[in-house]
Amino acid sequence: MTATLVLLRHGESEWNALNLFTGWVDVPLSEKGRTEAARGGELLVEAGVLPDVVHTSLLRRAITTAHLALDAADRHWIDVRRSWRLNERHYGALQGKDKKQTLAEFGEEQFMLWRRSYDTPPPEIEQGAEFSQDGDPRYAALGGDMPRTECLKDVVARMLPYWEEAVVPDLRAGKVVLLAAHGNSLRALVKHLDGISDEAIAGLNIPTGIPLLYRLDDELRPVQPGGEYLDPQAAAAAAAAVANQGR
Ligand SMILES: O=C(O)[C@@H](CO)OP(=O)(O)O
Repeated sequence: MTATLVLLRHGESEWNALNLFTGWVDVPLSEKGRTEAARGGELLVEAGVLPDVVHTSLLRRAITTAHLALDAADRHWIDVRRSWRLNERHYGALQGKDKKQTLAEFGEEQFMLWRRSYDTPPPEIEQGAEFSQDGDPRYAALGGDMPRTECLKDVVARMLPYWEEAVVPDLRAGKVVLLAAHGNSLRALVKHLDGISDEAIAGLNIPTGIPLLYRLDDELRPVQPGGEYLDPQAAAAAAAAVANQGR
């Protein structure tokens, strides 16, 4: 029996539109992002893929995207689970910084190491800094374990326990799973599903608001490597735009 998993990166956020590093800062969708999210739901209906359960991060751009997509698909009533483990990568001291200015200040090599290397995190965010999440009640249970920065390797390590404990049981139960999350938390999951190397994952970018459908075999390996975007043309153009941010 194949399992059905749909990955959905949130629609464009206000900070995507402004070209700012976002990470754990809880910014809303832009109007364009809201439209993308609803279109994502229509694409699900057109493909005949109707989710039974939705998993989201704790950030409103993913939560709102899931809601708008499910509303458009008339599936707004399904079970929902949320976890910080699906949050965007914590971008450390870069949170709130302009990508173009950061590229100009630190140069191409450092900029790309911070954005796309597997194991080089940005500098840590300071306690109490404007864009830190210190004191945010949704992370109270994390205590001193709340990240102050993360590289993709850190995201893989904190995302996989949630995948195994919460998402895999839903897939094994035959449920169609929608997972609404973020560019880098989804890159971490795709790396795991497709067995992408630490080097090759640098070249993978995930577009906003376009459902990525995976059919998984009994070992939860993709039947079609890389899955299938429900609007492949739009996905290719939008992924190239993500890769070029800051330029
Ligand atoms: O700013 C961020 O949090 C992420 C996603 O928008 O950006 P990037 O694609 O540069 O990792």
